[in-house]
Amino acid sequence: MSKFFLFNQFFKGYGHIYLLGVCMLIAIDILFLWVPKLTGDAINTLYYGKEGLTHYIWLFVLVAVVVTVLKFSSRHLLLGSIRRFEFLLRRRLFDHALYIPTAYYEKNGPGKVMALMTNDVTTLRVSLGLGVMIFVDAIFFGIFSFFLMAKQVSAQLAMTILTPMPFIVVAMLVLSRRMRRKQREAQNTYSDLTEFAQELFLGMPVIRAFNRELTSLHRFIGTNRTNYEKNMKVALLDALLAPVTYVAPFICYAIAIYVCGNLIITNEITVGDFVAINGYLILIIGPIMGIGSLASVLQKGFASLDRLSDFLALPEEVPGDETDELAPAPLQVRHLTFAYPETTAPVLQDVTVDIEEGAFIGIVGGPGSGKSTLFKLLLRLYDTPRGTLYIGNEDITTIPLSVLRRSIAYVPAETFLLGTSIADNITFGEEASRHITLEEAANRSALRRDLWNRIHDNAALREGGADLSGGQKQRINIARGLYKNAPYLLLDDSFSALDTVSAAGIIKTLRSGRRQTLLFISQRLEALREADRILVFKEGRIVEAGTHEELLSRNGEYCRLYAQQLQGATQGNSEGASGETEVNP
Ligand SMILES: Nc1ncnc2c1ncn2[C@@H]1O[C@H](COP(=O)(O)OP(=O)(O)OP(=O)(O)O)[C@@H](O)[C@H]1O
Repeated sequence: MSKFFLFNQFFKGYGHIYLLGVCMLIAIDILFLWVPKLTGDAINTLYYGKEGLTHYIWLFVLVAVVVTVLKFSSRHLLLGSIRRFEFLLRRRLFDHALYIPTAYYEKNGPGKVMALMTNDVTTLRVSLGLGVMIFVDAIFFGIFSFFLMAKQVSAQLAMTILTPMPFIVVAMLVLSRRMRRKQREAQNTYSDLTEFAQELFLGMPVIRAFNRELTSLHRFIGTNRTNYEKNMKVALLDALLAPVTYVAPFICYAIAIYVCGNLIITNEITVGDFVAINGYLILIIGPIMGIGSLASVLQKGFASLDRLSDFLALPEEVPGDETDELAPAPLQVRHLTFAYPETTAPVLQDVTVDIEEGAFIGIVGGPGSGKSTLFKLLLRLYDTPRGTLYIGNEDITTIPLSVLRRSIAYVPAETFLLGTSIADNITFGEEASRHITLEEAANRSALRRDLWNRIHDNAALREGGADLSGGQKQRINIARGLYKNAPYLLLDDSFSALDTVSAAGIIKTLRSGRRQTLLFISQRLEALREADRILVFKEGRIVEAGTHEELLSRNGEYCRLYAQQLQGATQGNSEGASGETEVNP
């Protein structure tokens, strides 16, 4: 996406207000440019007697009043429209973040987007506000003061006085180009820092439980140091720019005093002319001194703009706005082979299976055998290969995303809760007629046992459900999946934190109500006893399929996993472990 388009988009409807603010800034500068001439003329009047001095005093009062009004209006319009730009840009970034591929978050983590939405947007706003104000002043005062100075005395004299200026501009350009690169690097390390800090804060209970505070601190110090070192390089360039821009104006001053002093002595210019030249010089010097900070502010803004436009250029998923739902139908997997982006080894290899409409399919397998990946591909959270997954003979890559995802209820292994009420977390803002009632979802996911009052209190949960137990969080997530009442239900190890009673209760109700196709990944093999068929995954392939009894009688991979679990449970029982296990030998 073109960076200019980025600007264009957010200034639409507000650009003219921003431009009006810039025009007012220019009007203020024109008035300021008039002041040295007025001062010079007033001094010349004084030189020849007091006649006409009151006229100048009134003119100064007028300039002061007009400048005050313009200054207030220009800042209000300019800064106000920039605040709107910031508001619109953040909204766009958030909107975009909702639709970019899931792979982005797995590669970068949420910290990168957070840094873009906070640090980069703020830097860009400052460039557009402060940067543009300094820029307008520098251009106007620089160019017009030179011409007015040339008109007041001579072009040659003006050029002599301003000799050092081109050197500053060249030095500034060279340094500021380097600064943009360094600033971009610094902002990237800042993203890493936020990402890292966020990860640590989320894992605080684990860090404490393992006494890893010091290790975490050392790791943080490492990332923080990298960020500090990158910022020090920017600071060095900032520091180099400052003396260059501060020294040159004083040299101009010295030249002016020497040259104009001689011209006054030889009566070639008046004292009033000298005061006017001085006034123009002050007007030029202010913005020239600000050029250092201008270059720094603008280059930081450009670096942020680069990062923001790179992010906005990421392709978005197009979910579509269809509100249909897929009819219940058989599901077919055909020779599905898949590798994650930026990896080469496939995690699913030639997987082929037919799933009947309304079937209860259990999925088991060792860690990393590709079970969850199958779910992610069904939901098209990654680029599902064409011609490998079908629902009712329709290739899922041709089904609009909104329809596909509307038709699948997904309960992931990791719980996800917002800091709102339990009811809001279950309904997730949806109130469509096809959903079952909140009460029914709560009943079927065993929430009535201990969370009924909290559901009715409607009190907000702490962020991420920090005030709930692991099992309670998991049951609320299951309730969300059941509430959706979609024709396809995917449960990804959703019972791992459940107690035996809750798990048994939920399994009993899973098959009640709407006839759904249920795909249930579970490490607890006992939970899949009732499944119509169990698929056994090993190293990305389905190595066995059948009912619980059939698989046990085959004495293969399933039997091995079952025996392993049984042995674990027996050991657990004999060691007096909690009665969490469901295995019932
Ligand atoms: N985003 C990813 N990028 C690269 N590799 C991934 C990604 N997600 C998972 N993998 C790899 O893919 C393989 C299969 O992962 P998957 O989550 O499907 O396994 P699983 O059978 O569900 O495992 P578990 O039972 O432990 O949850 C693993 O080796 C994992 O390391």
